[in-house]
Amino acid sequence: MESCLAGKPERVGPVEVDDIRRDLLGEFAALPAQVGLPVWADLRRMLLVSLEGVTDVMLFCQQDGDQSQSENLQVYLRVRPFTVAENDSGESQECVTIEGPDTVVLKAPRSCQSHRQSEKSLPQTAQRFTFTQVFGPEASQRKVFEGSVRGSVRGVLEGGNTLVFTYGVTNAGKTFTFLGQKNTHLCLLPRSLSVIFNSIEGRLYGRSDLKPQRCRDFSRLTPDQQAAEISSKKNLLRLLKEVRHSDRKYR
Ligand SMILES: Nc1ncnc2c1ncn2[C@@H]1O[C@H](COP(=O)(O)OP(=O)(O)OP(=O)(O)O)[C@@H](O)[C@H]1O
Repeated sequence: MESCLAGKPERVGPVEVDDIRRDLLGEFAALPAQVGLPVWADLRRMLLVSLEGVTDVMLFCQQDGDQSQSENLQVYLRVRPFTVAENDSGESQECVTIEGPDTVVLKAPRSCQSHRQSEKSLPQTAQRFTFTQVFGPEASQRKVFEGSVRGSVRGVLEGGNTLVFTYGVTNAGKTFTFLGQKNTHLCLLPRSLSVIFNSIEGRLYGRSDLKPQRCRDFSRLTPDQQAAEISSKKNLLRLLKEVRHSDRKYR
């Protein structure tokens, strides 16, 4: 079988439920400077600011497992345009100013706690943050993908591991950036899958005797197991078709 993975995947150990609950912020703070501490520090401050009410910015982070340690975490900021409703309700307070390709200056919105406090005592303070790259409201989905995750997709095809996640308050634009909208504004995930499937076209394993297990392992199926898999796939697809059909009927 031709594969884009270099070598056989390692087996994963058992998942500890306590690990999932663990608060990792303390561990990030303990990271040495060369693992991108300035970026993490910005990220953590940014999280605090976004929690205070700046709703039109979101972060997406990308961690590549196969680069040198100092470069393996990239943090991108995307500023989305104001919606018509937000413009109508006068929400634009120029809280976010893009200073350059990797820098923004943030001011707290009028409604937030720190702004109310600063009104009483000191003038409103602005804070400057730097990121791997900042994408402004005019940035297209293509530009965001090409300027961020695309390089890592190539790395994945060469056997590397990459994790991409988004962070932002509700309505900040995470889904829009990660998935896109309908079929016209696709972004990180569908574009990545498209690059991957276009790159491996003609090299796909056609037999159905392998089954993925957990994240990184697989098992080889016996002929009986293959028949059972094929029949359960058919049933699932039939069910999906029925659900879509009844959805259309009730719309
Ligand atoms: N870059 C953008 N350009 C144009 N519209 C955008 C952009 N980003 C987000 N939007 C619009 O803003 C709205 C909120 O975006 P989205 O649903 O992606 O937010 P979210 O962060 O996923 O919210 P939630 O956490 O509540 O699911 C949507 O109507 C989306 O179409």
